[in-house]
Amino acid sequence: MSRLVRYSRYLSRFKTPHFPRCQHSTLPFSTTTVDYNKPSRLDPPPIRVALTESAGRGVFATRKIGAGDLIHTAKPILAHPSFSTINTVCYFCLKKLTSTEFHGKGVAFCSQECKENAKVFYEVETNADWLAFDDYCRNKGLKYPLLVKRLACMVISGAASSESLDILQPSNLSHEMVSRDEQMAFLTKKWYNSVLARIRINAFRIELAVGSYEDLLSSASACIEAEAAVGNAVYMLPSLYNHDCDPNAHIVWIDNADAQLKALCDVEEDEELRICYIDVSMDHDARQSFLLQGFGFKCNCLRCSSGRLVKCAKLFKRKMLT
Ligand SMILES: C[S@@+](CC[C@H](N)C(=O)[O-])C[C@H]1O[C@@H](n2cnc3c(N)ncnc32)[C@H](O)[C@@H]1O
Repeated sequence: MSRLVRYSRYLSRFKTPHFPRCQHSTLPFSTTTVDYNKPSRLDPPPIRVALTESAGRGVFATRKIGAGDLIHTAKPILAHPSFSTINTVCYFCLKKLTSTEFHGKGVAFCSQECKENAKVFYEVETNADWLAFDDYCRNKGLKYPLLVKRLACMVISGAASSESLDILQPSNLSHEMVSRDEQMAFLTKKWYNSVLARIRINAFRIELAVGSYEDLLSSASACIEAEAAVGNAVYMLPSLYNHDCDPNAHIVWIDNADAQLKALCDVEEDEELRICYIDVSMDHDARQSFLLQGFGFKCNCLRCSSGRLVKCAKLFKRKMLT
């Protein structure tokens, strides 16, 4: 329990959450009541954060959770569109744009509310010339420096503390794992590298759920172009979930960068909730190599040691993992 207390203290470090005027939740996550699919502000989510035996902190169920239930939702601390979607999604929440866009300088917002909320970084951002920085990232295919840039603008505007991400596990990747292209210094090199290292192991690649026939076609072509993601984001609570190649929980995005954590199967009280950090359909060797290179750990989950896929087997067969 003391870990939970520490966790809530960490949360209070946030001067302003990234989504200051959102309809719900002043914290970067919201909660569920007995009706799991109707989040309420009153009850905490049915989870606790505690130390695991071998994977640092982890998230545990505080009661039984049924297959398919919403565990909690989470708002991003930071989110940024991919370069390929920068003109088609909201520059703040990453929602797909319709005809009613609210324009900024070269980017668009899905609503007046998002345009207002974006002031925490956008005014600072538009005061500087980022052309060379953006071109560099675009040409090198770098995505995480864009999140660092967004945080830097929020820090400069006073909307976030420079220590905002300190609660997240720092990267224990070896020096060679961080590409030289990512080692750009702006502000101080030390701060940049420390934020980048945290973002690297804690950022999520956002793929919105397919909502229409048109979405289906564009996601089909995006698969071929290997760019199905609308952007990347960092969250607080979801970043504390450890990995399993046969996960009992998953993270989904419906309209925008707001995340939903859902159970993939029935979960018992006190069972650790784990998500899969990588494409669950990869074979053993590919999974091991991705996890070691990208996240710095050797996976010894049941699926890796025994080859058995139990918890998400049904969904895996039906390819219904999102
Ligand atoms: C996103 S963080 C997860 C939360 C982290 N355990 C913490 O204390 O903040 C990812 C890191 O957790 C650890 N981790 C996650 N899943 C693991 C697993 N199955 N086995 C060992 N370490 C794991 C690795 O160090 C990984 O880089």
